[in-house]
Amino acid sequence: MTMELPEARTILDNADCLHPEAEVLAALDQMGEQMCKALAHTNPVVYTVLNGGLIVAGHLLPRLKFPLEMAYLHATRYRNETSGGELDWKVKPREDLRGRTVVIVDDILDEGHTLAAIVEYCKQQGASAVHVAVLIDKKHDRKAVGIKADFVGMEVEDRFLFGCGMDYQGYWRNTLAVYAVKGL
Ligand SMILES: O=P(O)(O)OC[C@H]1O[C@H](OP(=O)(O)OP(=O)(O)O)[C@H](O)[C@@H]1O
Ligand SMILES: Nc1nc2[nH]cnc2c(=O)[nH]1
Repeated sequence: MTMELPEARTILDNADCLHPEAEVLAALDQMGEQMCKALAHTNPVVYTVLNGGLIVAGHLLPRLKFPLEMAYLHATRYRNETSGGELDWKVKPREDLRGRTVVIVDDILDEGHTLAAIVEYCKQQGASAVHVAVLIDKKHDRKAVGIKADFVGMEVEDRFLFGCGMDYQGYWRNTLAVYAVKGL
């Protein structure tokens, strides 16, 4: 969905910046340290969840100072809306996960249906352990049953967010700072 340029600019200009770049980078540092301690000896395959996980993964993976394999999967359920629907699996993991430690990297755990389905799929494929790393865990009581992130950069209030991989109507994934849409 294409937006007129002035409208896209206005979205950003009017948004509330909840976490500026420096805070996001500090959160990524802290996640990286925790993940190095916990995962350095597990020889994991690390999945980026497209599209939203791309910016977080791009900054987080260089902080993981240990051997790992990189891969991607694509699952989406928001489709330019501000509330989620059915999960659409566009690309499932294609690697052999039997006996592997898997790490899933995404931008946000909101209601958790996306990550719950991804974790379940990886377990069904024979992964021996599945860890979830998200920059943002949104604070509310609407989480899917049984989903919890193992590594979290920051907890953020219950508003519709964009930036750092998250989009508003397809735009502004390409900031490091995290914003909330005005009025949402
Ligand atoms: O916890 P949930 O409520 O399930 O929402 C979290 C998911 O929503 C976003 O993806 P989205 O469906 O917007 O697709 P995108 O990554 O292509 O933007 C985000 O990247 C997470 O994967
Ligand atoms: N852009 C965006 N995507 C999401 N997916 C789940 N929650 C959110 C959110 O707050 N913003």
